[in-house]
Amino acid sequence: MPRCREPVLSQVLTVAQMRAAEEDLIAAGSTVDALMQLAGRGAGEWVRRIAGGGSVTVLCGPGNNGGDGWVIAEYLREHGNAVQVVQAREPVTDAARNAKALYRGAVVSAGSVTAGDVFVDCLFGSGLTRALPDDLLALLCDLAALHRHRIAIDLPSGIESDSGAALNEGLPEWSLTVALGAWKHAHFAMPACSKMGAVRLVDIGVAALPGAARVLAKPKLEAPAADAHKYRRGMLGIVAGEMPGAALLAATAALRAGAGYVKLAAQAAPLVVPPELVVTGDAAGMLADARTSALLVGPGLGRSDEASRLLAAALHAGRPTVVDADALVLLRPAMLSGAQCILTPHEGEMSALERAFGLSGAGLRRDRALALAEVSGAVVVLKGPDTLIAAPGGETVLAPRASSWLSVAGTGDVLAGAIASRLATHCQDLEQALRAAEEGLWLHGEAARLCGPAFTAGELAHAVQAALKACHGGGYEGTS
Ligand SMILES: NC(=O)C1=CN([C@@H]2O[C@H](COP(=O)(O)OP(=O)(O)OC[C@H]3O[C@@H](n4cnc5c(N)ncnc54)[C@H](OP(=O)(O)O)[C@@H]3O)[C@@H](O)[C@H]2O)[C@@H](O)CC1
Ligand SMILES: [K+]
Repeated sequence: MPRCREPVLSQVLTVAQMRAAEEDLIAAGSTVDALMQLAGRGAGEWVRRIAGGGSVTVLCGPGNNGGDGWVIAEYLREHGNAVQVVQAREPVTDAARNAKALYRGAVVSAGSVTAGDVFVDCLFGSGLTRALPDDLLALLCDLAALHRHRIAIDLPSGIESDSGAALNEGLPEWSLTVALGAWKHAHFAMPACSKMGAVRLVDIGVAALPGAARVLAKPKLEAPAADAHKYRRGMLGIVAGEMPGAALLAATAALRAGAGYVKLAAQAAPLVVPPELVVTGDAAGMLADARTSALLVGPGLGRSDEASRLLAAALHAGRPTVVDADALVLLRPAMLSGAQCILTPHEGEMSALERAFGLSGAGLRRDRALALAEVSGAVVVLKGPDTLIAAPGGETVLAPRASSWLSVAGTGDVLAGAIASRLATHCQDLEQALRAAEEGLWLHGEAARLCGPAFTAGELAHAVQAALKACHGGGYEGTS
């Protein structure tokens, strides 16, 4: 295996892509049995870490996910754990039959299982095509309830791999889910990802697949150049409207995410303005200023005719622009006259955009975001508990599950400010807009993690600086 597999291991595959990846590995000389051993033993090692010396019950289904279960059971048996397998169905694939034949431990009936330490779900994985029948759902739930720790292999049974949909009601929750070979979309999509507990990946040598989505990664950022000044680092202009408080939150985050200069154009100045923020009543002057490298319009903009006029003027300025909040509801296709934009809708704003751009709004979130990116030419950050980024041309980036404490007013303004600040620091082509969206989103998630529980949006905005610090590998002082 090549030594640096990090970029490959961040890819997120559909079931069809995973099958293609498996076929590539087999064409290169591997076998399904060998891949199952690699995957099962890798997963077995995670189970062993959780179980310690404790007892383990493995539930095996008919397909290759069940085959992994037989490998895991044998691995644990070899390492001295007390293991028992409950066979829900006879294996139907050659690889699963072979794996079962290699298992030398106990096979028990479901009724004889008593309380134990770890339950391992190998009933179904990516081959699940329909809801679990009642008997298997009851078996899964009963066994899960009897154990202290529950580990799902590849995917929790009952979850659809490509969509993250739960095909049954009342499915168990898991303390750990071990993905095999590559991440699947369900690992990052609601509701599935909220039930999986911690998620870990076992590498089996899958190669990079063109067109695959990828997981949002921690950005590597550089200190400003030795001869940098505030304008060269990037000047962000924020166009505020009726409620400057939201714009102020965005500005607070933007000041901490890398831009050299943040200016707020507001009709009414906020009551309290941090000294480092420049506030102007002259929005037109700010938009005309050639030194303004990027714009943010939307937080606290309102939805009046004046707000619509401000939005049109901001987009007409032709600068890279983050369009957020109220501006997303006011946005019309004709306003996008060539400026490189990043749109940051939550679900409600997404529906408004889909209506404005003549899109049906049907389908998976990632497909809807890609459709909007394609018709608008903008990078789309579709927010929610499973935030994702879609870019024109098809690139998709999925954010790992972030702190649920982000569900508080004002955090969207902070995200918009962080993204806009990164946009101001970069050059201005499409690729850079995608990069800015990724960097801002990562900083936002990390700031939330650093804040811990029950933070305010203002505290989150301040924590963006600590998150940024984590992206500067030791050289953030700008000195050698
Ligand atoms: N790809 C790779 O590189 C590697 C993959 N690996 C592993 O393989 C897993 C995928 O294996 P898989 O394709 O055999 O699918 P899996 O989920 O075990 O079940 C399919 C079986 O279940 C059946 N079935 C489906 N739904 C049902 C239902 N509701 N109720 C009842 N039955 C139902 C279905 O029958 P059918 O739909 O044909 O009637 C079929 O018989 C993957 O998740 C990973 O763990 C690793 O070993 C390493 C390498
Ligand atoms: K499973």
